[in-house]
Amino acid sequence: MGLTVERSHGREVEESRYQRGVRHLCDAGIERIPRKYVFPVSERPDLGTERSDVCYGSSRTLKLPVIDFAQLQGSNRSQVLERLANACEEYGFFQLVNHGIPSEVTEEMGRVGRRFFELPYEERCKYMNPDMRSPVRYGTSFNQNNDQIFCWRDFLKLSCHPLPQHLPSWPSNPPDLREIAANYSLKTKFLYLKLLEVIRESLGVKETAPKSAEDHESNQMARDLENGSQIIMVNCYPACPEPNLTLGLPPHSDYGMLTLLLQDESVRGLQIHHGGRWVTLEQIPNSFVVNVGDHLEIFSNGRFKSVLHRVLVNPSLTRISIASLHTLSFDSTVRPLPKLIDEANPRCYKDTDFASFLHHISSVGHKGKNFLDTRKLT
Ligand SMILES: O=C(O)CCC(=O)C(=O)O
Ligand SMILES: [Fe+2]
Repeated sequence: MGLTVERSHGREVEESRYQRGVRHLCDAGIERIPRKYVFPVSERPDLGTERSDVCYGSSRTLKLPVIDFAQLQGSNRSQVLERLANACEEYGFFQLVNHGIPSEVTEEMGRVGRRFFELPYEERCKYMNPDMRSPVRYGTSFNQNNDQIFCWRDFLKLSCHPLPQHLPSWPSNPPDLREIAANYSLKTKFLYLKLLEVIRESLGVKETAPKSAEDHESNQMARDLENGSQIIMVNCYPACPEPNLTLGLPPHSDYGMLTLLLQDESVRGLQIHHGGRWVTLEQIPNSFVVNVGDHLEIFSNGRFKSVLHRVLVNPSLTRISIASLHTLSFDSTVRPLPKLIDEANPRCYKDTDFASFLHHISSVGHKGKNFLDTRKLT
């Protein structure tokens, strides 16, 4: 690794240092962020002159539509289904409450994720791996092999399916990480499958004894979903001395069907692009932020939206978030649901699969919705 030393304005850093992650950089003590993390002016967050949490002030915060999962099982089901479909159309996001996962399970997951990043660098770096396809990865930025500008994030990626195959390669330190994260992954997978059942119903798909080729295809898809991919991303955004110059994650959409996101309850940071501007999400304790991914946008033939989001960093607090990303298995094809296509509603997307997405981000990189754009038929 060359020793590129940037000398201007005290933003000096050796290239090899930022490859080790933001936490490593911060542990050495820095007052200014290295140039590698400085976004162009037009892409920087508008935090005003404030440097505290106040800068995410009320005028730019958003309350997402709230979906009460328990009510989906009761007499209000049809109204909740409608609200869910509206949220996926208008926001691409909703907040899920009464989801049935005990708060001890989510809190433990947040705590063990935080403890992983508090381990000495020598311990964390055992899992460093530049290969995007590797099932377990400790890394930094979005794609540290390609990113011109680094974002202010370190992450631990855990592939979860099939669990018995992957579990032995997950970090053995903290010693309880495997047990806690395995339990969390099973519970979130179960919730995801239930949610997707509801979402498919809101798109007009019913699980039935197959009468037609279309029913058969739909039931096959239910099986594909069960065998689908699940990745847990533990994101760590260390406190940043100059949060107005950088981002924790740049604008992106998620590739899969749905993402279930557990946010740090005490540190805001997630923004979504809504109504032509960036708005910061308000937090609700004990809830998941759920968002539509590219594959669900394609599956719904564009009815549900995979919406751009990004993450702000905080001047004084480290923020942890846990994203559970779900989609079909690596090689399964995702295509618009035939039921949603007719003369008035032509097919809007080409077929795709998870493997092509990974190929795309490892070669071209991932900016905004550039992968989804390659799948559009217009
Ligand atoms: O940290 C967050 O709030 C969002 C994380 C995210 O967007 C992702 O992991 O894809
Ligand atoms: Fe995301």
